[in-house]
Amino acid sequence: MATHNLGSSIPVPSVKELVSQSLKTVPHRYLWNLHDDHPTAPADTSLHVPVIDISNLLHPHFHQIELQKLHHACKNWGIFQLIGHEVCGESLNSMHRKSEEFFNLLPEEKKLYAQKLGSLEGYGQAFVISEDQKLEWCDMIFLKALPTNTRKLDFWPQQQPHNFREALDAYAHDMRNIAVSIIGFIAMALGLDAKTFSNAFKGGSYDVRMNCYPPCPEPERVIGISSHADISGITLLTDCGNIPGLQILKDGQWVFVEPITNGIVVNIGIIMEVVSNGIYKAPYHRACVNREKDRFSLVTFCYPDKKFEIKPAEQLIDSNSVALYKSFTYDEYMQSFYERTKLSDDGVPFVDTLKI
Ligand SMILES: O=C(O)CCC(=O)C(=O)O
Ligand SMILES: [Fe+2]
Repeated sequence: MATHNLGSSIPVPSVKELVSQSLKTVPHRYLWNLHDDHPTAPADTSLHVPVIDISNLLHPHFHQIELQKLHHACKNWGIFQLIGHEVCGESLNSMHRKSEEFFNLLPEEKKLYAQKLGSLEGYGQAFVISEDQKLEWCDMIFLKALPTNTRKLDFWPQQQPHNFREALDAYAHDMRNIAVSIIGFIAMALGLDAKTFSNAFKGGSYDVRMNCYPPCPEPERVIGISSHADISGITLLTDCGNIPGLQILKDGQWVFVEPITNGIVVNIGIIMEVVSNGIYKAPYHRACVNREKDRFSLVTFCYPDKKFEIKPAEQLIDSNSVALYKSFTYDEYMQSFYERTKLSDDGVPFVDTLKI
């Protein structure tokens, strides 16, 4: 089975359309039982997502100390905010504007790009597999952006928003450059040669998910995206506007990732967890919504190329450290993930099924 046909979702109403009906209360399918969940860290918490300055990593004088910081960030958090990068604010803002303009189009204009049966790509919701499943307070459009031959342009908005395709093309290339560079530093932080994974990520896939979280009359009872770990190699997230929403599970508490202007949130995905033999872990995270404003985020899932074997890096395995994860081809890995999304939740995290 080809991996691109594995994901599929049952169509459900657009949350933005629901909100436009001036709801006072939330329909029951969106109400989650969040009481037995982990607490959210108090506003004055001392827990702050680490910030890594890539210009220090590139600087001969500061390289070593920043690399240590990167190692600790990946080991203790699995997430960090990247600053000092060369993607200019204008380029980020341009894609942010286009995604916002897309979600603000009329429903019938957005529906031109709706997901089709058997494909996750397009406008809609991810992984709705049953009619009684709880729903997330989020509309999204998911597009494969790189390599260019994987694009399904039918799902790419064309006339409206004007220049959407150009902006996404530029954005995806920017994200690939950042990913290749950061993956080199992650290899070094693991004590490996900087080039260990570079080629795999240069030729890898870059899938972009644009999320729109409309305001909600009862934000504490719904969830924008429920708790999950990303299956990517790494994920790059840019927040449009300064609206907090992303939370990361750290030491049993949900900690808000505070938006930094032009910062890029980087998180370790399950592929890098496997490759690092669990030295770095893919963190659980979720998105919360608020009462007042739409929140938009742009998420780029960065994958190695299809020839890359997903297994603990050989250089990390010796008589003192045995491999903790099995070995998979790219297709086996994707297939086993998508097969699980079709089943009802058995409580076993996907990553645990990869362990020896
Ligand atoms: O929008 C966010 O803050 C989180 C999005 C996310 O985790 C995802 O799309 O996988
Ligand atoms: Fe995620």
